[in-house]
Amino acid sequence: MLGETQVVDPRTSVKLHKCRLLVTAGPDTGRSMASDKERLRCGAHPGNDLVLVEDRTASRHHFEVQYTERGYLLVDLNSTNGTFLDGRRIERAYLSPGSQIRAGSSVITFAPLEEEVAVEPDREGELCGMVGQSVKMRQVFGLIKRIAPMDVSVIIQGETGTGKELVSSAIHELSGRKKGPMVVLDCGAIPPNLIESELFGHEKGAFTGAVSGRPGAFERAQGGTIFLDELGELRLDLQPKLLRVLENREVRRVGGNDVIEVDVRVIAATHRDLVKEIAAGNFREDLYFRLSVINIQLPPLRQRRDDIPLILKQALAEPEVVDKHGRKRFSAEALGLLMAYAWPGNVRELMNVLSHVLTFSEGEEILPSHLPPRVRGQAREGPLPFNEHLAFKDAKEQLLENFEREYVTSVLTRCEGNLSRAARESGLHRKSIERLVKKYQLDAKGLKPR
Ligand SMILES: Nc1ncnc2c1ncn2[C@@H]1O[C@H](COP(=O)(O)OP(=O)(O)OP(=O)(O)O)[C@@H](O)[C@H]1O
Repeated sequence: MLGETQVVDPRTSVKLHKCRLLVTAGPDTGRSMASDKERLRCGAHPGNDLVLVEDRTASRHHFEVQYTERGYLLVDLNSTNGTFLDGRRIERAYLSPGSQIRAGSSVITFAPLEEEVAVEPDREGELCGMVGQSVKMRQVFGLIKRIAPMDVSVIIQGETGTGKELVSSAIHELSGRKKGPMVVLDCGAIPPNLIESELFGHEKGAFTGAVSGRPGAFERAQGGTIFLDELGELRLDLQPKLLRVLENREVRRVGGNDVIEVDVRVIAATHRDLVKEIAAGNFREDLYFRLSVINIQLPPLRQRRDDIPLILKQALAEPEVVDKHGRKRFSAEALGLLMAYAWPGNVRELMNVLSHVLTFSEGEEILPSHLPPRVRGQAREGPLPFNEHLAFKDAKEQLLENFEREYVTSVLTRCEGNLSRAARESGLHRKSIERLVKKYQLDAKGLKPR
C-alpha cells in the first residue's frame, strides 16, 4: 500500500505501505499474507486476500482492512458472528501495530510494514508511445513501470497537453487490467447536470430525456480502468458521491435502487494544483487522499526542451506522415526557434504546429518561414493597429475588441474549438470564453488549426 502523496522528483523513492495479516490462533494458525493493496479482505470465501479455509465460524466475507488518510481501518463486512478488535466488537475501528482481530474462532495479528523503493529514471527514452530523454520524463517512465502492476489509484497532474491521457493509458497497458476496458471521462467537458449519470449511469425515466437505461462510466469500466480527466472540474456536491463509490466499490444508477458492485482502478488527471484547490475549499481533502496514493507530476514541455527534437523526429517518422508528406526534416534554425518557444499548450500544441508546418512546407527541409508567427516570435511585432481618427475612448474600445476577437479565435483554433481547453490555455473562465464567442458570433466548433 502506498502512503502519503508521492511527488516525482529525480533520484527519489516511493514509500510503499504494506501490511501483514497473520493468523495466530484458531484452525488456520500460521496462514498469513502481506500486501500493498488499498484494501485487504478476509473470510472463508476463496476470493478473499486472506482465506480462513478451516474456520467454519468465519463468514464468507468477514472483515476488511482499508488504508485511509488516518491509518489502517478495520471494517466488519456484516459478518454473522462479528469482528472483534482487542476483545471489543466493532463495526469500524483503527488498527495499531500488533492489534489482534478476532473473526469466528480465528485470531489475526495485524502488522504494518513500510518499504522504501528507489525509483530510478528509466533507461529507455520511450514508453507506450511517449518519448522523452530528459531525466524528468525518464523518471516518470520509471515510476509508471513500477506502479502500473499495483492496483492503486493514481493522480496525474500537469498542464494542458503534457500527456496525461497517454500516461494513464500506459498505466492501464502495463497493469493486470490491460485485457479489461479503459473508459475515459472528461469531467470538464460534460454539462454539470449530466455528470452524475455519466459517472454512475441512469435508469429509464430517471430524468427528462432518459428514454432508456444506460450504464455509467464505472460500470462500463468493469474489470478495467477508469480515467477521470479534469477531475478538478468535478462539482463539489458530486465529490462525496465519487468518494463513496471508491470506498464501497459499488454504484447506484441515477433513479435506480440496485447496488452494482464495480471492480475498477481509478486514474484521475487535472491541470489544477489540487492542494491549492483544497485550501480554497474547491476540492475535498478526503477524495484527494483516496485518489492520490501515487501522484505523478508531468513536467511542462518548456522544462524539458531537449525532448522537442525527439518528439518531432518520432512524429515525422510515423508511416502516415511519411506516406502523406514524404521525408521531412527541420533546419537547424527552425529547430532552434521551436526549442526557444514557451509552448503554453505543451506537446499538444507542438503536434498542432507540426501539422500546420507539414501543410505549409513544400520541400524536404522545414524552414523558419514555415513556422506560425507566434513560434517565430513575431506575434507582437509592428505598431498597434488603432484608428487615430476616433476619439481616444472609441479607438481604445475598438482596439480591445479586435484584440479580444483575434485572441479568442486563435486560442480556440489551437484547441480545435474545445471551450474547456481554450479556457485552460488562456487562463480565462469558461464562461468568459463563451461570452466572447457569443459577442463575436464565432463558430467555435468550426475553428480548426490550419
Ligand atoms: N511524451 C510524449 N511523446 C509523444 N507524444 C506526446 C507525449 N506527450 C504527449 N504527447 C502527444 O500530445 C498530445 C496531447 O497528449 P494528451 O492528450 O495525453 O495530453 P493531456 O495532458 O491529457 O491533455 P489535456 O490536459 O488537454 O487533456 C497527444 O497527441 C499525445 O499523443
